[in-house]
Amino acid sequence: MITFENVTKRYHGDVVAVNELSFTAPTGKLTVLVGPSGCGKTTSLRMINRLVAPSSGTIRLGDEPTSRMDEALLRRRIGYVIQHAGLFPHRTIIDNVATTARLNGTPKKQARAIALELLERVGLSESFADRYPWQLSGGQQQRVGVARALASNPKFMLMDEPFSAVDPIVRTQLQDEFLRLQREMGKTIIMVTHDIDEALKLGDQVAVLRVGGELAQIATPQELLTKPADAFVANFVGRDRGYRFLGFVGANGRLAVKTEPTGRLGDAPEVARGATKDRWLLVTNERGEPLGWTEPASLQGPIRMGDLNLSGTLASADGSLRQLLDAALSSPSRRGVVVDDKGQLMGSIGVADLVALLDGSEDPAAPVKGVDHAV
Ligand SMILES: Nc1ncnc2c1ncn2[C@@H]1O[C@H](COP(=O)(O)OP(=O)(O)OP(=O)(O)O)[C@@H](O)[C@H]1O
Repeated sequence: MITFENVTKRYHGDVVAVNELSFTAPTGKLTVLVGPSGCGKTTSLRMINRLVAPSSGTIRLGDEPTSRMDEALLRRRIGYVIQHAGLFPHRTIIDNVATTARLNGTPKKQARAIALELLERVGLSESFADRYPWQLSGGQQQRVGVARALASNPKFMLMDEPFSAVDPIVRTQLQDEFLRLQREMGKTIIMVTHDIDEALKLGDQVAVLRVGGELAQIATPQELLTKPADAFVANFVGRDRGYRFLGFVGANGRLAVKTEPTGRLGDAPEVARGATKDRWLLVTNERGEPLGWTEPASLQGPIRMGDLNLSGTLASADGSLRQLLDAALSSPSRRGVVVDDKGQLMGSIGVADLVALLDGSEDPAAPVKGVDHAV
């Protein structure tokens, strides 16, 4: 647990960067600090490992005030990941990661073994070990930054805009991988971002700060979306709040997955037409993985890849209502394709069924009867 008790930071006696900030970052959870530029996020983070000294107030790691700890030891107890990874440019990747373990007194050989294992955990193969940071992409450097912070196996981690220096696709990938890693590790993390979407996606709880370094609200992502404390938070959380909230709600067994007729590549037009009465036919491969939709009536010959409409997204059986709705809306048939954890077709759910559920005309508590699958 990391606790802020009435923490204030004034720079040069007058700029109030952080004002009477109090909150708790619970053990094993990821707390995100978010807010507009200059609201004191980085200052708050850097006060935890004493790169910045608070003007007043107390920060505790567990029960212990950080002010009473030895500065070097304190920093070794906390993993720190910063924007652009902040790697040592003249050291190889493996040495960058092994440094923290070495500082903690681990023998060289063992530190290298730990570093190699960590690189693999963040998705980098051994072939990166002897390269230099400049020989890696931004996303790869960020991974090394995370591996380096993990090298001393700290209970606490501070992350300052760790995924911001990369393009949106790599960013999503890094976020997903990090979430997976955190589920295994269960570290106590405080992360700073200015991106509310990132905050809502990653945070177990999200603290919204306003300029002047005051806490506007601290809550779970769901609460921020549904019960913003004031107009500033509502505005900051942004548009699409209703739709984005669906990202946190599962169907919880309230939706029947209907059997979806399928065709295969190479099927003759008459076979495809015989397979369904609907305008659209779903095409799968031999493993039952959906490939796309085709219109049997307009086929000129056996189904080819070029005949497929690929617009539909896939929803997983345990996916959110947002994912299910997106799958249905993006599909030309308006039936969202649902797959199991192996990516194989389970069936489909129509827009109307989803809307009925959202509308409340489906009884949320009622089990779905007479179907093979429900999500
Ligand atoms: N070393 C410093 N000396 C004086 N003022 C500072 C110093 N560092 C930060 N500040 C001021 O303190 C306030 C908070 O800065 P901080 O960097 O913590 O904000 P932030 O929320 O992390 O901003 P951003 O999202 O733009 O990185 C700002 O007004 C900033 O100008």
